[in-house]
Parts: sequence; C-alpha cells; structure tokens
Amino acid sequence: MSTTTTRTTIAVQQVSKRFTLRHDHRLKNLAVAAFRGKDLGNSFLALDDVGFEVAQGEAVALLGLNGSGKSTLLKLISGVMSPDSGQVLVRGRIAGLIEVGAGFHPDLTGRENVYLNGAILGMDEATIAARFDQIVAFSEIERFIDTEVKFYSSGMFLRLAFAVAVHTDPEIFLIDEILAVGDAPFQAKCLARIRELRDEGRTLVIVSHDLDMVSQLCSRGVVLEHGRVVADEDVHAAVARLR
Ligand SMILES: Nc1ncnc2c1ncn2[C@@H]1O[C@H](COP(=O)(O)OP(=O)(O)OP(=O)(O)O)[C@@H](O)[C@H]1O
Repeated sequence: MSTTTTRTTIAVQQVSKRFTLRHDHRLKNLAVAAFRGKDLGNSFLALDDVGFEVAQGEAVALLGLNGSGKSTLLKLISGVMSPDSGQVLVRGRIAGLIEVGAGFHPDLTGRENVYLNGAILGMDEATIAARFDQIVAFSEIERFIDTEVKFYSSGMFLRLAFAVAVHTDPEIFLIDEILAVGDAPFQAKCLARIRELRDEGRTLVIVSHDLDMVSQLCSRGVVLEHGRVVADEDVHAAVARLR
C-alpha cells in the first residue's frame, strides 16, 4: 500500500465544447434562413470528450497546434466558460493569467489599478497594501505608478498586470502564452517567478508554443489535436511530437 496520497487538484471529465461559426450575418440571409428553418451556423467541436487529472503541485503543459483547443480548455478550468457536457472539478484557489491586465482600467493610475486588480484576483486591501512595494518593484515601473495606465506602453502595462497576478496567493496558476509579450529581461524574470511558484508546490497549467520553456517548467504534457487528447505523457516526449 502506498503511504503517500496525491491530491487531485483539477479533474477534467469527458468535457466537450461546441462553438458555432456564423458565416453570413446579413439580415436578409438570416431572415431567409430562419424562415426556412435552416441552421444558421456551422458548429464544430472545439473540445471533444477531453479528460485528464492534475495532482496538487504538478506542472502540466497543454500543447497542440493553433486551434487545437488549448485556450478553450484553460478557460473551462478557470471557470470563465462552461462545458456543454462533462465537468471540470477544481480544488483550491485559482489565478488565471489568461487575459493579463483585462481588469485594468485605463483612466485609473497604476497604483489604483494594483488595488482594483488585486481585489478582483481575491486579495483584501490589507494584503495588497502589504505587498504593494513588492509588486511595484517587480514591475520596475516605480516612476510611473501614479500615472494613468492609458499612458503606459503595452510592455509597461503588461509588467504591472503580471506583477499583480504573481503576487496573489492561489494554489493553482493557469498561464496562457503570457510570456510572448514583454522584453527579454522581463520574460526571464517572469520565468524565474513562475519557477519559484512551482517550487513552492503550487499547481501550474501552462499553454505555450515555446517548447523549450515548457520543457524546463513542466514535467508532463497533454497534447491536443482537433480538440481531442492524443497524448498525456512526460513533457519531453510530448514536446517531441510537436517539433
Ligand atoms: N468564443 C468562440 N467562438 C467561436 N469559436 C471559438 C471561440 N473560442 C475559440 N473558438 C475556436 O475554437 C477552436 C479552438 O480555439 P483555442 O483558442 O482553444 O485554440 P488554441 O489551441 O488555444 O489555439 P492557439 O494555439 O492558436 O492559441 C478554434 O478553431 C477557435 O477558432
């Protein structure tokens, strides 16, 4: 009998998600099609009977070609979207670094946005205040912290948004291709921080086309092809399929 128990943190069970692609939005055609009782769209399965589990503290890469369903799967895990069938069970607090900065308000200053975004990500005011200097130091935009973020460059915006996200305290981080933006030194710093989060035992699910990066960060790769899981294996074997 095994003496160690691995806690399942994320269970994706027979999940399917269908999208409808509407090709022709002209009113006349919509009216004619509706009158004839025709299906207006072309529906397709973005995720088709997907199932896998992630144990606490695991770092898993979701891999696959463009359009294979990775981001959709991450959105289902984060709860911003629900499956048509099947279910996603999650144990623990989640931080989705999916649309980093989505909660930022352009007319507010960097400082105000740190508080706003921190609250959206589940931190109370005292916690944000205690981590404020650390967040700003990580972003390296101290000089501009009291400037409205609409005057920020896209890189500055990303830096502050990422800094807030990685200073929240979730058990599970969902990370979607965020390292594609930001300059090289900042990317290196983000990577180091993500590695730290992993080493602290947080669970990571990462979507990225940067195969070298995911091989370094993750131990396991789940490969999607046209919305189906075609491999769930050691990250190096999974990455080799995509090269
Ligand atoms: N909200 C939506 N409405 C309709 N179709 C969608 C929607 N979101 C995603 N899709 C479609 O679902 C499929 C899977 O998209 P998804 O973004 O999950 O792929 P991905 O593997 O993350 O791709 P990439 O590597 O290009 O980021 C694509 O064909 C995409 O066009």
